[in-house]
Amino acid sequence: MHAQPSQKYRPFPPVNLADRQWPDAVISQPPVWMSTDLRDGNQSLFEPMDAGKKMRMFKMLCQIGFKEIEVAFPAASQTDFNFVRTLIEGNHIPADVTIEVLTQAREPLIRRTMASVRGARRVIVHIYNAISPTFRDVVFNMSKDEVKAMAVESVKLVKAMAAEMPETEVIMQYSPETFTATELEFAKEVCDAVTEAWDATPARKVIINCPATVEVATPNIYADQIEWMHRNLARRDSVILSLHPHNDRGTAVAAAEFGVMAGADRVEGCLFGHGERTGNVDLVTVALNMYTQGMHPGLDFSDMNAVGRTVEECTQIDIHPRHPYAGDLVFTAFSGSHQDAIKKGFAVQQEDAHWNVPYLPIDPKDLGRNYDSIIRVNSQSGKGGVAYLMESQYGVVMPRRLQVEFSGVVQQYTDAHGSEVTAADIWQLFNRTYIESASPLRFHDYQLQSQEDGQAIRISVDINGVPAVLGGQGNGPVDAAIQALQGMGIYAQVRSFEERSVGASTSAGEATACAFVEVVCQDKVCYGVGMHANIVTASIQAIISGVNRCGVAPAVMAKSA
Ligand SMILES: CC(=O)SCCNC(=O)CCNC(=O)[C@H](O)C(C)(C)COP(=O)(O)OP(=O)(O)OC[C@H]1O[C@@H](n2cnc3c(N)ncnc32)[C@H](O)[C@@H]1OP(=O)(O)O
Ligand SMILES: CC(C)C(=O)C(=O)O
Ligand SMILES: [Mg+2]
Repeated sequence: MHAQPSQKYRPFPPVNLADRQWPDAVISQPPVWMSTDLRDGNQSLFEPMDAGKKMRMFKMLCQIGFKEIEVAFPAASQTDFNFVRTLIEGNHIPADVTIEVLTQAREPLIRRTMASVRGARRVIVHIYNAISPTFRDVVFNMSKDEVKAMAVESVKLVKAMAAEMPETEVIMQYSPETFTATELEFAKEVCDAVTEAWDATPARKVIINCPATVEVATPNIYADQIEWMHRNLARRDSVILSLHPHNDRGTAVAAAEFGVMAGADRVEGCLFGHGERTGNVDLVTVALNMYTQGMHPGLDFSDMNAVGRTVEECTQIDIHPRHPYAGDLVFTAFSGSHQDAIKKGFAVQQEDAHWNVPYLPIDPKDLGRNYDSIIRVNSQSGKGGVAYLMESQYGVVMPRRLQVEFSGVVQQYTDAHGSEVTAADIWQLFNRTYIESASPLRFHDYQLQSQEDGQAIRISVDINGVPAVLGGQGNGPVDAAIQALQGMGIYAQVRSFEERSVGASTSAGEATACAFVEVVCQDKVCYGVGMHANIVTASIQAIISGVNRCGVAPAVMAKSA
């Protein structure tokens, strides 16, 4: 019994590689990608994919641009065996795509596997056996030499069987399973023996795949282990050094990136990190991380939603809303300061310039996503988010001080309701607050007459429901309307006035002008807004809206004129 449960565990020892080079390396070209969605991904599902789903996934992987796809563990099930046959016999494999099949290093399974690939143009036969001390001692009860012999004998068997099917180009892949938990010298010894048994040459390379079957240490340790193999493997020029990180510690993506920096040529993984336990490395993330560094990864995720939908339907597992690049929320900002920065970033981002929008590491459009859900408003939001939605969804560009005022209104609403408000909710709130505010004054219409020294106006309104006509004169319609209000004892001043055209149209479907008037009245300062096809109408609406918002009670009840 341990006093502290944590004492059940031991720290992973560092790798003795004092002159490690990988920390200074820069990834300058994408690795060879290998999708194991149909094998490692498939073996980890509640319900493995049926033939239809496998075919759908295979076709999509080809479309994305994978040139190597592990399609099955043919000895595992009739479904897997038949799927390989269907691919080959139905000519479903594009000329530039190589299928891969996995088998344990066991003779009957190897024979069944080789039978499944008969007639293929080219195939990677992938053999594995676990070689770490625990597996040697606990699972196999074998010595190092016996474990090595298991690998070598299997490779020789594949070699002999491949010689009997010359119509098929057989490429050997060997995985020392549990590589990360194995003594490096022993891993090298087994891999070198495999390379020799296959008689690999630069023209006929062997794929040596070093899996983090279980992620056991920080990703820099994996990089050290890979650099050590890269520098010490025999016949390195005849070896394609491959990575297969799992994500037990949540650092598979970092491990893959560091592993490539450490000299690996190839990366195996699954879309969205499907795979045993916490998954294989997520190839979408690794690839798009490269994309954001200005390098095309050679995989096409320009319709991310379609890829996501297909994977969800085939695996019956949903993508987490915060999954890098793909989740529903990854291009969404709720918080005020983020929204403010994004809005400002979009305002200055030029079409052809380098991408420089704060908080968005990639242009959502490059993944086929639109900007609709980038800013969403809840109680954590500020004026920037509200203004962004008003502008992007309704074409209303609010003056800055109106943004401040209206975001206070939205904040009250979100505090009271507790949940997110949609753009449509905000638009309704804006209308209720500024456009439809009709108490005490409700505007109906006006008549304007030019005079020698200005303009005379007559405004028809209801005052607390009682019809009235207000008359006034001024040097323009706004001034005349202010004077008309004085006849009711309403002494208002216009502090600022702006007119803009609006993307949205009125309820009558007309193109709209928008007037924003900042009204000072009875020691209060409030915005009023008017929207109408006629700018003068919009201006008078805005003044009356501002007066109403100041909460003014007219001193004199109106008489009909
Ligand atoms: C890390 C990975 O993802 S490896 C891939 C794992 N994927 C799968 O296992 C999915 C497909 N597998 C299967 O359907 C089955 O395991 C089969 C059909 C291949 C084999 O089934 P079974 O013969 O019943 O064996 P089982 O699955 O119980 O495997 C355990 C046996 O395989 C041996 N074994 C395990 N791995 C290996 C290996 N790489 N090489 C040789 N033998 C192995 C074990 O020692 C054990 O042998 P024992 O029965 O003599 O003690
Ligand atoms: C078969 C091997 C490569 C594997 O899936 C693993 O070790 O995780
Ligand atoms: Mg695996």
